[in-house]
This record gives sequence, structure tokens and C-alpha cells, in this order.
Amino acid sequence: MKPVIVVHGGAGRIFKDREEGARSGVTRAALKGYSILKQGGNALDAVEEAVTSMEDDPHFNAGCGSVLNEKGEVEMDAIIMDGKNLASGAVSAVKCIANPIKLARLVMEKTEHMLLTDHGANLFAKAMGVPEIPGEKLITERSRERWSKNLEPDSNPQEFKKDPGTVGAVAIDNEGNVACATSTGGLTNKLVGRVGDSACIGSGGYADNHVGASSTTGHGESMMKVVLARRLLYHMEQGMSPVEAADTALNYMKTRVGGLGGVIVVSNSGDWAARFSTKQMSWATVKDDQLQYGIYTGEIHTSSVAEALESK
Ligand SMILES: COC(=O)C[C@H](N)C(=O)O
Repeated sequence: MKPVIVVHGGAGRIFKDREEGARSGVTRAALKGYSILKQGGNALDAVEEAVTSMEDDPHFNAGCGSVLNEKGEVEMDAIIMDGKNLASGAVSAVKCIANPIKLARLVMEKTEHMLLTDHGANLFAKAMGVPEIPGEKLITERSRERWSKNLEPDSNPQEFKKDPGTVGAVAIDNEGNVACATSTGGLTNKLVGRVGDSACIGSGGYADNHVGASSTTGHGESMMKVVLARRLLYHMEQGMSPVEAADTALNYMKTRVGGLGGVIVVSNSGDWAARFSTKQMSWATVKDDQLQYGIYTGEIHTSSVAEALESK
């Protein structure tokens, strides 16, 4: 099987001054994940690496750069899933951790559980030797500014546009295993303790070697109502292509509950899609040593991996 990776850096509205940062952040993440796959690495390692790269990038609403809750703190959600055996691990409302996706992987691999939340997730991090960092280190000037303007959370899902930047990745490796990973700071001014789709299996992501893997972004409560990540894989099981399945699931979410969002997906035969019902979503993919990326509907830039690495 030829390896493929697809990543997203969040659906919503990306302000002009953030576009270049979002494009280079998603391409960097896709190239990092792909280089693991090219060296024979597995899909789980590739999606973890890609998401870690975007958690560390302050352009995105995940890890450093996360939006702030009503009390001005960062609380993050993340999930990772292995399509080989349907194992998955997640953390929700976790604080003071640089890379929630790594903690989610530890939940998957080192516990009998699938989701640890809030204080329990931090206790587990401590037990695993994951360093706690001051919460301030995750806060950027921009997220503080947006919080202090007291922007309401996006209670109207149809106008979902304020907090792009959730990150995610899906991949298939040369053994045909698929995996997904998703990580977010959630919604600005959310209530303390609010858990969104990105920590919930089937909503924020799903991976099954029998069909493929998906990672989602958008208005979390809407995505949870329609179980977006699993829904689109069902459509593929029913015979749709990744593009048709993604559009059908997004359209259902829009018409049924009025929610907007975006998805990335890779099938177990290596076909992929990056689709969104919001104005924008940053995404990038590498397949056959070719990088493609974009932000607006219809925008697709293409270059070889070699060219892309040279210009980095
Ligand atoms: C683009 O923003 C998001 O994806 C937010 C995330 N889905 C949440 O509701 O927590």
C-alpha cells in the first residue's frame, strides 16, 4: 500500500493575516507525518507527529494557541484511534500539557480506559512522567485579546466562524493500517468543563481498517448530534467515495441541526478527501510524493515533496 496522509488546521473563518501561517503550518505537519510513513513508520506515529507539530504551532487552536474558556484558561480535548484494532484514547478538559495528543495516546496504550478528563487526565499525565507546564505558556497574545473582548461562544452553529484552528490528521501506512488524531482548545468563552466533539469517539474522529479514517472540525455540539466522523465512514461502507461521503455527512449536519464544519478522510484503498461547509478550512495532503494544500473552496496548490522541503 502506498502511504497517504491528510491533515486539517480547522474549519471556520481564517482571517487574512493568518492565512499564510495556516498554509505553512498544515504543509509542515503533512510533510512531517509523511516522512514517517515513507520510512516505513506506522499510521499512528504519523498522525501523532502531524498533530503534535500543529499543537506546537501558535497559529492553531490546539496546544499552544488554544482559545480560552470563560475563566481565561486553556482546557483542551484530543483523541487518537488505531484502525487495526479499534483501540482509541482521549483526554478532555485537560490543562497545562503541551501536547494533549501524546497524552491521548498514552491513555490508549497504558490504561484499560478510553477517555480521561480534567483533573484525572492531569493525574495520569503526572504518573506517566509527562511534564506539567504553566498554563500561561499555552496562551498567546491573540487568544488573550479575543477572550478579553468577551466574544460570545458560537451559539449559532450556522454562523460558526470565530474559532478555526482545531487540528487533525488521518493516514494510511504501507501495511494498510489507518489511524486518526484530532486536538483542540475548543470554543472561546466556553463554560469551564465543556467537552466538545474532539474528545469523543465517532464525533471528532474514527478509524477502522475495514473502511478508513476520518478527523473532523467545526461546531462541536452539532458534530456530536450527528456523530460526524463515524457517519461519513458509514456512507463509505454503503459505497460512496470519500468526497461523496464527506459532502453527504456535512450536508446532513447542516440541514438537520444547522451546523457547519469540515472533515478529512482517507479510505482503506488510499483515496482521500478534505471537504468543508464553512467558508474556509486549512488542509494539506501528501500522496505519491506529491504535496497538495489549500484554504478556500476550490483552492489547490500542488508541488513535489522535494520542492516543498527545499522551500521550507
Ligand atoms: C474549528 O473549531 C473546532 O473545530 C472546535 C471543536 N470542534 C469544538 O467544538 O470543540
